[in-house]
Amino acid sequence: MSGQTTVLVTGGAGYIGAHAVLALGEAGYQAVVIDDLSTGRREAVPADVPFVHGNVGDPACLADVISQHGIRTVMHFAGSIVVPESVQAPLDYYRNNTLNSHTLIEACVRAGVERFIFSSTAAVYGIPDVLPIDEQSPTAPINPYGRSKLMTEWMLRDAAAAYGLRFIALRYFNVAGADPKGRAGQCSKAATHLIKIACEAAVGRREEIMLFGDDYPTRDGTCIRDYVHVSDLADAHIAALRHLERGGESNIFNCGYGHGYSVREVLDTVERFAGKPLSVKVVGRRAGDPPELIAVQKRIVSELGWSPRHDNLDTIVSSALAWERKLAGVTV
Ligand SMILES: NC(=O)c1ccc[n+]([C@@H]2O[C@H](COP(=O)([O-])OP(=O)(O)OC[C@H]3O[C@@H](n4cnc5c(N)ncnc54)[C@H](O)[C@@H]3O)[C@@H](O)[C@H]2O)c1
Ligand SMILES: O=c1ccn([C@@H]2O[C@H](COP(=O)(O)OP(=O)(O)O[C@H]3O[C@H](CO)[C@H](O)[C@H](O)[C@H]3O)[C@@H](O)[C@H]2O)c(=O)[nH]1
Repeated sequence: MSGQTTVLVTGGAGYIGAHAVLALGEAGYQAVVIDDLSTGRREAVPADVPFVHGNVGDPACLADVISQHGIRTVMHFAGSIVVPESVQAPLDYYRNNTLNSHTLIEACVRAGVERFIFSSTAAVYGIPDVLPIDEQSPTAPINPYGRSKLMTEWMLRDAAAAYGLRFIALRYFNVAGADPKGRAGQCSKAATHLIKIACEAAVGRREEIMLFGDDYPTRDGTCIRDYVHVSDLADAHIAALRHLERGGESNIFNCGYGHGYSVREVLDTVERFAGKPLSVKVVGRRAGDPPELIAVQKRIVSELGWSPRHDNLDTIVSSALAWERKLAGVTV
């Protein structure tokens, strides 16, 4: 029975993990969060969810939490996520994303954890030759962030073959938006994601937005991305959990909607909801940006029964803007 299951959520005080904790509660699961609060916030975890201030690289802490809460399922969100930072400090990224994931997987195997759901990324595909991207596309990450996450997928695949741990890796495309009920959202101190940055500009927290390149071979010259609402992503984790509980096999799934929007289309949508123009400065291309990233999402829909509820740019942008207004204390 799902009501009996306690899920260990690493990184549950962060943006996506906090939404997964809400989704777990709504689906009748108990969550326990472990987070070192390096980028997360203690307030993001509901008061009735046990919270451990710890590092997933600490095997003793993990062993305690797993045994104390009888953990059989882990959702692993904890990690470092800023691509340019991973280029500047690659060894930090390999430590936090790869070595610490190794420690966590090892602790899980030792303790007999049965199910593991991992936050992977479309960054494992690098700059794809063929669009849209299905899960069989070659993995060729172009930065340390993508490589650090791909190595964790490999560790999971090999651990599953050797020890019987079953896993799902979800390769997220561009995650955005906020909980429609306003309970959670993105709180990065130094935002890098387009929709977050545009919403910060809309509430007056930044003066202008740099648009990185308008000379791409796309419909309006700006990059196209498959933006997925964070609450749909949280639901994908519940679908993955149920699949593993039914005895389903380990697998890797893309998590996107299968269509995309250009940077200009996103900015136009933010302006429409903000009710005012944004100051946008077109600058040169950002290194490593592929012109277009769109998922083939057939596998997750057919095998996990994922059924997104917020596949709409207006919903994504309006929820992100509502959250940004809440953070800024703006009432509209
Ligand atoms: N945000 C995106 O667009 C995106 C896209 C693809 C994949 N992902 C993956 O999703 C996961 C969550 O990303 P997010 O956007 O919520 O980021 P986030 O920074 O908001 O959340 C990460 C959380 O992990 C915690 N953490 C980091 N290292 C830790 C450690 N060693 N031990 C314990 N806690 C630790 C942080 O304090 C934070 O609460 C990451 O693994 C990321 O690689 C994110
Ligand atoms: O201030 C900004 C920020 C972004 N962009 C543009 O907006 C698009 C989206 O950029 P984001 O930084 O929001 O997202 P990315 O596509 O670079 O990357 C995201 O999606 C990837 C997978 O697709 C990885 O998961 C990665 O972790 C996650 O940050 C890109 O064309 C980027 O150049 C701007 O023009 N100005």
